Amino acid sequence: MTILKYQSGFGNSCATEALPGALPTGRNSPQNCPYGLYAEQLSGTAFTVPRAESRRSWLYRIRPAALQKAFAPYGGALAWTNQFGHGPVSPNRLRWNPLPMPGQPTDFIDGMHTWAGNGHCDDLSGVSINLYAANQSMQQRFFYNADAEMLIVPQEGRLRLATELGLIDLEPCEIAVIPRGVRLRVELPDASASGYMLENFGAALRLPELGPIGSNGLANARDFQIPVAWYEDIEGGFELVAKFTGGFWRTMLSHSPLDVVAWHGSNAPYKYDLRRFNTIGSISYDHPDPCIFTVLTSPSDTPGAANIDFAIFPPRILAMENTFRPPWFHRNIAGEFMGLIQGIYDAKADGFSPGGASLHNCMSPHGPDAQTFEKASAADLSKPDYIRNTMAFMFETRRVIRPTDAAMASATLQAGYDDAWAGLQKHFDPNKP
Ligand SMILES: O=C(O)Cc1cc(O)ccc1O
Ligand SMILES: [Fe+2]
Repeated sequence: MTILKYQSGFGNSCATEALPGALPTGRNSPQNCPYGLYAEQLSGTAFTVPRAESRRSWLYRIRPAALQKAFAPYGGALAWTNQFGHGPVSPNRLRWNPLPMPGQPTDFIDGMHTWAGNGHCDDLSGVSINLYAANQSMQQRFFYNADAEMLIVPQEGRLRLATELGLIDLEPCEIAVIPRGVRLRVELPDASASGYMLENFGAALRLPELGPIGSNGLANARDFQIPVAWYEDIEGGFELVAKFTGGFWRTMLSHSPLDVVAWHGSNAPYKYDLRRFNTIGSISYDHPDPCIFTVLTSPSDTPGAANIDFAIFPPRILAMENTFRPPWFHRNIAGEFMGLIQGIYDAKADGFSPGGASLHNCMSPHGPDAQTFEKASAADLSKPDYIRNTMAFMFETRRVIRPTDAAMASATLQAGYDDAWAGLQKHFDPNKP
């Protein structure tokens, strides 16, 4: 595959053209655009939000997106849902093995399996958490999601995201964010691909505040990569699948919608290599709260209680003294859904596999498994722990995370997850302070 070019930065206003002079100068909407292109605005925020929040782009394209026929219900994407139920949710800690590959040719859209979620796209609040397993590129078809911004976290196999605003190549340990409405075709350069996909119904993901950390650290803005303008000028019979209000719709197009020759603005897809994360932690004692590992956050209306935080547990060195170094035992207000991209997660010696998932909901007690507890309690703290070749992540949300019926019925649901803690011994001795 050719090495793609990207623009650098986060949330910045970009200007890019695939043909020289394709971007109109001095105005967004001239009477006639260069090369006979159509001008079209794609807004990702309300027009009047504060300027720092505003995300919108101007697209200069061969045909406007408006040139489409009526949608009818789409019969695929059968395992992708935004129905999370309203009844009581099990307080049990849950863990799943990886999703198996489908037996039939299946693309990214039809290979999406919703595992959990909360809120609803109608309310512009909440998330859906999905696992995908695909073995075929999207062929002669395109997709857009009106309900959510999509955060794609590959676990195995590469993806090429051919989007209206340009091409993005993704490999495991990289992530991509696709804004609402952006039309794309997901291609598989390898035989198969699997991973995780978060639908964010709330405010667009952004970098967390750095507070006393200062002006550098965590995910640095310049490491985010935004595609350059790229287009295809193809006629034919194409399907366009849309997701809107939790349902799927299809129409036919007589041309590829990836026909944006130039664009400018701040509403664009982007990618980020998680291996570039500047991991910050304690260099004295105690294990800090996991928010120190936040890559991206979608705030809610309540300051500090995010609609979704995307945090990672990357390779790092632990040197804290007189400290139990792995994650502590805890019961949190937030819902925590975890995935593993590679290696071993340092709170779980066993049973949490790459491609698997775990769910610890509001007030469900969890933390290190028995093996990890015993090992860390006896560790020689004069030496640092080098945690290498790992990449776990957490979707943390302010609301209860409701597993779907499919996730609860899945053969991948582990029966004995509670046993991870069953070996914890009583160490209490009132005579030994
Ligand atoms: O449950 C987990 O493993 C995630 C987590 C990690 C950590 O370091 C502290 C708290 C927390 O919820
Ligand atoms: Fe936790």
